[in-house]
Amino acid sequence: MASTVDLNVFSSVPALQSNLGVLSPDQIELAKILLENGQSHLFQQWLGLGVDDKEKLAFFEQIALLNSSYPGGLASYIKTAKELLADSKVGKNPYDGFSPSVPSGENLSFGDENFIKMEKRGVVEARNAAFVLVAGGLGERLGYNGIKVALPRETTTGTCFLQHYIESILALQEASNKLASDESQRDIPFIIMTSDDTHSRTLELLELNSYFGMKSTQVHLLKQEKVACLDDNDARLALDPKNKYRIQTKPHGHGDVHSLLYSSGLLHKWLDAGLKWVLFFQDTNGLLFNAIPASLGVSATKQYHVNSLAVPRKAKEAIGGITKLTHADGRSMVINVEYNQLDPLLRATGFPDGDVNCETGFSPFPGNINQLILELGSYKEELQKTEGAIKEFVNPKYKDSTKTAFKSSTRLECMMQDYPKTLPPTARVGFTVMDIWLAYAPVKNNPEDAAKVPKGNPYHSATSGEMAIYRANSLILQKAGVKVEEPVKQVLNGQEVEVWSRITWKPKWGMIFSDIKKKVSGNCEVSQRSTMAIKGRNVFIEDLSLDGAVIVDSIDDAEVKLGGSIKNNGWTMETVDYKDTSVPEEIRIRGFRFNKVEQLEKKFTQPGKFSVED
Ligand SMILES: O=c1ccn([C@@H]2O[C@H](COP(=O)(O)OP(=O)(O)O[C@H]3OC[C@@H](O)[C@H](O)[C@H]3O)[C@@H](O)[C@H]2O)c(=O)[nH]1
Ligand SMILES: [Mg+2]
Repeated sequence: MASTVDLNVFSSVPALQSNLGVLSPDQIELAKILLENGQSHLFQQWLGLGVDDKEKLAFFEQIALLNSSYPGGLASYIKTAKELLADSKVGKNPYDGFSPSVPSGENLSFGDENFIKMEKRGVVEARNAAFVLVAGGLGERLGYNGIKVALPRETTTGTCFLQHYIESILALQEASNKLASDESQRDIPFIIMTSDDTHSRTLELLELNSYFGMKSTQVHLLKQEKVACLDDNDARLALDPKNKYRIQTKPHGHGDVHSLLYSSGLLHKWLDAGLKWVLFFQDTNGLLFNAIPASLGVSATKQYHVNSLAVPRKAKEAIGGITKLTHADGRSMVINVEYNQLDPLLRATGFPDGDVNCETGFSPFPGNINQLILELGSYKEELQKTEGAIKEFVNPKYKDSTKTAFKSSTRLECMMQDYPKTLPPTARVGFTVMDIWLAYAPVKNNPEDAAKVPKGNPYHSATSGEMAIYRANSLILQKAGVKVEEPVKQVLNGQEVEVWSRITWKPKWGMIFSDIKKKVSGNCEVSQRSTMAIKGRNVFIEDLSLDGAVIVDSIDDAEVKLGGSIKNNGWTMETVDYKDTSVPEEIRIRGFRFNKVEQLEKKFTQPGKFSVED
């Protein structure tokens, strides 16, 4: 029980004092924390004992959650908020004293000797990795009503992002376990960070689909909590406009993943199990797993503590720039500078043109695709010091130049890629640059905004995201020796895109280039209007001439030769307007749908050797 002396703090807040009788000792402690941190306004409108008592208890339940889900609790949140709001008010540059330069890192080029070597090394390492998907965001820019991981990655097979991610991890797991020197079998852990906005729908998607073939014990959902909103520069917490017994909350950002992993106890378990790597990735990059094996190989070869995946970046593109920041006092770090900060930073440090392309036609700063590979041992050590807290920022929209009032409440935010900011100078922080066509095609923008993207910059839309899958698969097969016809240009939802043959395959068919090459032989050609979906593991493309649509599915014990001349009317593409609400949302945001006129579809459910020929 709180002592009488302690209770004196309440005498200046009669509305709270008169209600102490309904509160538990723990709740009284929380009330004290609030008062000590300048939050007495929260109780101003409280009614007397006996009125709304349930709501008052619910208020303290929320306070308890806000307090326990933030490293250092609410007191620490409010203290940091005051500091950051004061910095923001005087316009302090977060990079004060640092000058930016272009860092050097690993450059991989698809299909060459080094790339193939890195991919093979990556597969060996995969069983020592845990995968972490951050999927707590609502995707406000996309404006899609469902959860983003449920969107089809491509609509030829309709496979959603989450299914593709899981099947990719399982394919890596199997390939990696085969190479294990001690023949032990490991299940790669898969963590999904959710939020109140995405949690139940993510869980439902997994359960309805039997976890897409993964063991349910292999998958862990960690839900991030929102943080309290702030009303003014004194970091007074904002009350929910609809309920005076509730604090208004907003998302804290993907940086929460570190404190959640820390408090989950999983890092400990993973170290004990002999794991070495934690790979973080985002919700809608359908090309990501093309880049994973090689970049994991780079991490292992270079013994990087931190490896960020990057692609060449167009100036002003909404992806962060990987930058070397050198301080006047000699310190330096390689870190993501977020896309809204890069231009002001450059202008403030002697680059009057800001964020512009150089002679290569790209920004000199590699673009961060927010796929991070962290070395588990050093990661756990660091989190033990920080408890997973990540450097935060605040971005208030002020009412006027006095910067005293906000247009709407703000909150602290954090980003997972800011993790290296607290690392000692001895940490090995690197990055790996790959081709855009191979590694990055996120689905973030709604059709209207995508159509307004400056010419030459990527759209990051559902349209471009799907087209990128076909382009990447076509280019990979081209490099494996298949004559895939050149694409045609088409305008879909106001965006000019290259339409390549609609080629898709399951991850187990080919995760790395050397495996794919083994599955392709002879003289093969695929016309631009063709569709090819390979769903079986042991399907061998041999002397194939395809002009139409073919779908092959087979069990692992069936060896299938896909060859000969296949010609049919195939699947045509029909344009759809994104405003046409008679078409399902996940289709109309792409601007097209398939008319499945004719196809050759074969399924092999018995062991043996077969061939698909027309
Ligand atoms: O609170 C949050 C916010 C976001 N997220 C997740 O974090 C991921 C990234 O979110 P967004 O797509 O909004 O991120 P942004 O597009 O603003 O920028 C991000 O991706 C591109 C990179 O270049 C940027 O550096 C990176 O911050 C998504 O998977 C999203 O679901 C959370 O899990 N929780
Ligand atoms: Mg965002």
